[in-house]
Amino acid sequence: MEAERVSLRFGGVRALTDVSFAVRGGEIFSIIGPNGAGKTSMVNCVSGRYRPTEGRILFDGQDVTRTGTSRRAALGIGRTFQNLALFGHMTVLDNIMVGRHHLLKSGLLRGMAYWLGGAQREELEHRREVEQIIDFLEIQHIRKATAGTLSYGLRKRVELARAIALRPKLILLDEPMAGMNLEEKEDMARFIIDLNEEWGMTVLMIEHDMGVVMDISHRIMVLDFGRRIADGTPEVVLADEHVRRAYLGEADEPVERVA
Ligand SMILES: Nc1ncnc2c1ncn2[C@@H]1O[C@H](COP(=O)(O)OP(=O)(O)OP(=O)(O)O)[C@@H](O)[C@H]1O
Repeated sequence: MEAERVSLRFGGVRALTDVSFAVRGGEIFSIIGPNGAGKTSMVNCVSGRYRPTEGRILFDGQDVTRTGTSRRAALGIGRTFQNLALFGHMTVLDNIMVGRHHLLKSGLLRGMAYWLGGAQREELEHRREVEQIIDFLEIQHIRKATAGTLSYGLRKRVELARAIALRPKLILLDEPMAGMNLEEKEDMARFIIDLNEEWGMTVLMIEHDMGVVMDISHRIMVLDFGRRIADGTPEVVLADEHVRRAYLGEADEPVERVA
């Protein structure tokens, strides 16, 4: 996925100015930066929720700048949200199924199911995939639970399950660790690594927890006031003078969480 000189304005507010970066297939790429730096705006430009005022978004070499969210999802761009977007009154299983139905509607699986031999096969395939996701995220025990009754950490995990159900090539994770305790964060970090390594998903993530970002990202881009001030491997970004001054504040102070 590539962003080419993307700018985004909301009236007089410049959320993004001339931001270019590329996420290579197979990597975990994180966007960091202080509050209001433009991270969510950038991810929204990639998902199709916002249309850049200037610049282009390319996915798989195709210009998707003017492509809507559903079509982008069908092309293989999936996402989770900063604030949970689950259906609280529905079960975990049904919430994940919603993700699959979206995929069916897009016609990707329908064609395959027809080829395999009809609706029954389609349903079986559908369920098999959902079960695989439930196993992977270790949420078997809550499959029948109503989503709204779960702890925050578990709800975040179910939200991830629903996003995976779309089988995206690129998954956009908006603060996947927010509000989690240490153990939940460790679990989530492991799931993200496995998604990347075992499921082959490319990950574009916004995350405030610097420990996690530095641990699991292959590359990082730093935004400040809507501009890219650095990008590179965690080592390169940590050593960058601009980043240390503009973002991390006191250069010598250890930073646990930057917000
Ligand atoms: N829908 C919108 N309408 C108007 N201004 C917006 C909108 N979305 C974002 N902004 C503004 O754009 C700028 C960048 O916001 P954005 O949410 O992208 O930053 P962020 O880095 O994701 O911040 P945070 O870490 O707080 O989530 C901010 O000044 C914000 O107020």
